[in-house]
Amino acid sequence: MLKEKKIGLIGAGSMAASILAGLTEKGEILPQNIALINRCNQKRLQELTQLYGLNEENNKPERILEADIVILAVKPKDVAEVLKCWGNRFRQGQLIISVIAGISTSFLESGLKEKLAVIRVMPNTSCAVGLSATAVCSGKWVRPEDMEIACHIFSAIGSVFVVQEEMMDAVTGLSGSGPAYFYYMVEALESAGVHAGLSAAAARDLTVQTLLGAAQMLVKTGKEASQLRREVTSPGGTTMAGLEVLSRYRFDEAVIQAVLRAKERSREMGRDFASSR
Ligand SMILES: NC(=O)C1=CN([C@@H]2O[C@H](COP(=O)(O)OP(=O)(O)OC[C@H]3O[C@@H](n4cnc5c(N)ncnc54)[C@H](O)[C@@H]3O)[C@@H](O)[C@H]2O)C=CC1
Ligand SMILES: O=C(O)[C@@H]1CCC=N1
Repeated sequence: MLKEKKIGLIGAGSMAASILAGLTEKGEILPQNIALINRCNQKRLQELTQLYGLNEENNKPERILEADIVILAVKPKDVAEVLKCWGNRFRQGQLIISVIAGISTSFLESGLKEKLAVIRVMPNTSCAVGLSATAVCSGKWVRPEDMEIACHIFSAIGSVFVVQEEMMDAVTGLSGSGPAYFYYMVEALESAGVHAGLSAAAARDLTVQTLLGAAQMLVKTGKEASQLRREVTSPGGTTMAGLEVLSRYRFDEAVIQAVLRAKERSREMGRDFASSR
């Protein structure tokens, strides 16, 4: 489905790299059909071009205009500039997919001359290994076939959840930012392992395998996290002792507040950068 499509990517940062990594690894796209452009950092552009076997000749504005699908992968603060530069130039029939946090489809649509299909998605960096949790929502002019294409792209690199746009800030706070919460937990566990007397390498390996095993248990058994937690926790045992400390330090409250703050930040970014145009 995607092999016949030309894809333009605006912004060659972490997210573009994760998407390219996942799609090329899966053989879903033909590298010669990709056009990638980046502002300022041409070294970064060359790096990704080499890494994913793209054709350097395609990395030009005119190729972006020829693309069937254009993925906007710039930071929210740069969206106004992108719309200024491209808003009048995108042509009828192009599908615009934005991964930009906080920026609504209506804001993007209002910056485009044509009535184009705009799809907003919130993936996470686990695209790179085909395991993103990606939420997708549609703008005003999106047809079912456009949605199908967007879902196809992101289901090649993880799981796709179609949501109403009002949910996007919450999704961003939970699964968009989510990998970082788990990495933070892993950092803390690694450090805890070292404090407990393990080597750094052993602490890392044990932590990562434990995380992987816990994730697979959730997926494969279908059990609730609370039940799996109870199954680990012997009465009066070590887990109970450890969990009591996490509870005393209000671990769950910290996590809830983190997600709510990230959700709010997504809203703020939408407001700030939309009003700066
Ligand atoms: N990093 C993540 O985990 C996730 C990021 N996102 C969203 O993806 C978007 C990109 O994020 P990252 O890749 O992390 O940012 P990044 O800063 O790594 O990459 C953005 C790239 O866009 C380029 N750029 C800026 N203005 C440009 C312009 N006018 N034309 C062409 N290129 C331009 C920059 O030079 C930079 O290389 C953001 O809006 C972010 O909210 C969404 C989900 C997860
Ligand atoms: O931190 C950010 O703003 C982006 C959006 C979700 C993940 N990274």
